[in-house]
Amino acid sequence: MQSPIGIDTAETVFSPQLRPIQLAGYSLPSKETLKLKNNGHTVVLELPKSLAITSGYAQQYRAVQLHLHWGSLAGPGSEHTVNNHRFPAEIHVVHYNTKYDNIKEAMVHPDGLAVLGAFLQVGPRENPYYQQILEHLYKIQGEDEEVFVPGFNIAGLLPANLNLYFRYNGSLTTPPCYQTVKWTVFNQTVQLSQDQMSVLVTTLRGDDDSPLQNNFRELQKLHGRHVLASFQ
Ligand SMILES: NS(=O)(=O)c1c(F)c(F)c(SCCc2ccc(C(=O)O)cc2)c(F)c1NC1CCCCCCC1
Ligand SMILES: [Zn+2]
Repeated sequence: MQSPIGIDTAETVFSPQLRPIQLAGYSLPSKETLKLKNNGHTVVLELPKSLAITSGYAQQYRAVQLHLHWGSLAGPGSEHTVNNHRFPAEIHVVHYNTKYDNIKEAMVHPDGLAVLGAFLQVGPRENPYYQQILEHLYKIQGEDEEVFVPGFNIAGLLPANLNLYFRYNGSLTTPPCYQTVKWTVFNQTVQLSQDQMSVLVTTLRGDDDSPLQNNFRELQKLHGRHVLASFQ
């Protein structure tokens, strides 16, 4: 079962057993430094495995990295859609199941990965948490460039309400596209200013110096799968 998918809220199944997502260790001191890398496909912020999902999944998952998917000044670039609506951008916080030794081992098992996804929209105010990433993008415009950034509260990159989400079993959206991801897609969105969204979609370059834009995979078929919802 491949990702991303179009979520049709008329077809989602309410599942009261889906508990609120709880995070531990997401608030990092500024003396801790994190690698921010332009890998030619997206911008990746490497995360310490001290960040953990402590509720909302049957097993414990710890963070590996987070990255973003975006469009361009001409159009949106989220990977998932909701009722055929594509959002300007989407964040993915990637975690692995701690019953495996590391991400490489975990990513080949159906319960190996948990990705928290949230949609980014344009709002009236600058988002200080996204600014901790966006203010460094000009330093890593070229493919494979990287910089170290001070720690901050990574939870600030996600919506305030972690109770309302969609859940389905899917895949990585980049090769090798292993079908090993238990997806959480939050119902509440995150807001960035227009200037911040413009910086995200115009700063980075991919291979042969082409603009790094529209880095989202096309929608995949549901094949009769049900998307669960933690809310009615
Ligand atoms: N949406 S997603 O989670 O499937 C995803 C993407 F859509 C992605 F597009 C990416 S980036 C493309 C894969 C890649 C390329 C180069 C490097 C490097 O030079 O370090 C690293 C990774 C990307 F990194 C990820 N997530 C990664 C998938 C790669 C293998 C596991 C590592 C963590 C999750
Ligand atoms: Zn992704």
